[in-house]
Amino acid sequence: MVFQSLARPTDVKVPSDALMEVEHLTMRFGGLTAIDDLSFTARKKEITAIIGPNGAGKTTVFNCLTGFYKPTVGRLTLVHPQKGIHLLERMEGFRIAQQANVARTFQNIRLFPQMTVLENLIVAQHNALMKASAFSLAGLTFLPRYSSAEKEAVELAKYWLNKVGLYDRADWEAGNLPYGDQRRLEICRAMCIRPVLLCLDEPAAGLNPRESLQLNDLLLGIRESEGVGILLIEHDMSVVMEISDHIVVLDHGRKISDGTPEFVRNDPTVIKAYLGEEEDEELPTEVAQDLAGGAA
Ligand SMILES: Nc1ncnc2c1ncn2[C@@H]1O[C@H](COP(=O)(O)OP(=O)(O)OP(=O)(O)O)[C@@H](O)[C@H]1O
Repeated sequence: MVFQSLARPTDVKVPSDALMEVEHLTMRFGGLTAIDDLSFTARKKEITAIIGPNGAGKTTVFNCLTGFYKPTVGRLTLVHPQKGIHLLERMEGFRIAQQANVARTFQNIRLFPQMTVLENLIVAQHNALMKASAFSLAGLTFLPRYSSAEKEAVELAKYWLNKVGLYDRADWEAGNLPYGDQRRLEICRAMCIRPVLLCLDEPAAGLNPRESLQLNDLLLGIRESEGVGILLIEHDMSVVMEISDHIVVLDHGRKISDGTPEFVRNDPTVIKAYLGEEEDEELPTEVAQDLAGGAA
């Protein structure tokens, strides 16, 4: 209880449009500083991308936000539209999804491959279901509120399966789905915790161009119709430049650029970080196209 009151103070000041305010985040592993004094704001109902070369510290940011790591230094303020302010760095990691409604997906798919597609989405709602059962066998058997919670869980799963075109495969083993479908199922699973902030770690990895376009539509839909803020780590610039409202660029754990896609794609510091070359050298065509979001 004391822990919870510490995590939800009333005197924290953040910009009025902030959903997630990251301030002076630093993460050290022994002598290695993976994140170095990083500050940025992810705004409500926006897609904020975090990009940067391999090893820049992107996944470490997600691991701090979602409770997998305790930051060495820094404040991580989530402004929940209904529940108010949560200081994520003070919360026990396993409570972040449940109480602050921050959901994530992983760079490498982490579904339960031998469960069905539907079961994966019901398991994601385990917390809500157990709460409805009063954490008891009797509750599971006799409490009417458990039966209605169970129905709601199935309805929510069906809603997301419909949205991503997986309804007809609800009874398939998740591990037997084609790769692109598994990636979409991971996003559905994250949406089943009713997040206010959705953190996606390379959702376009391994997708073909058609699937990348579908992903863009799905993420734009999540932002528009569900009003959920998205934090996106992605190497595929055709996704990043197309759908992001705001981009934060990291290099060696430090922020080197922060702005609109237009600003970032023309920022010489960003180009230099990606290429490791002098700013005034001409970009190879394929890199220039990548930074331009796939446009010729
Ligand atoms: N648990 C850990 N222990 C030690 N070092 C770590 C740990 N996690 C991450 N690192 C180091 O922190 C740095 C940043 O890693 P991170 O995975 O966050 O980078 P990234 O930008 O996500 O890279 P990529 O694009 O390749 O996924 C790397 O040098 C990595 O080796």
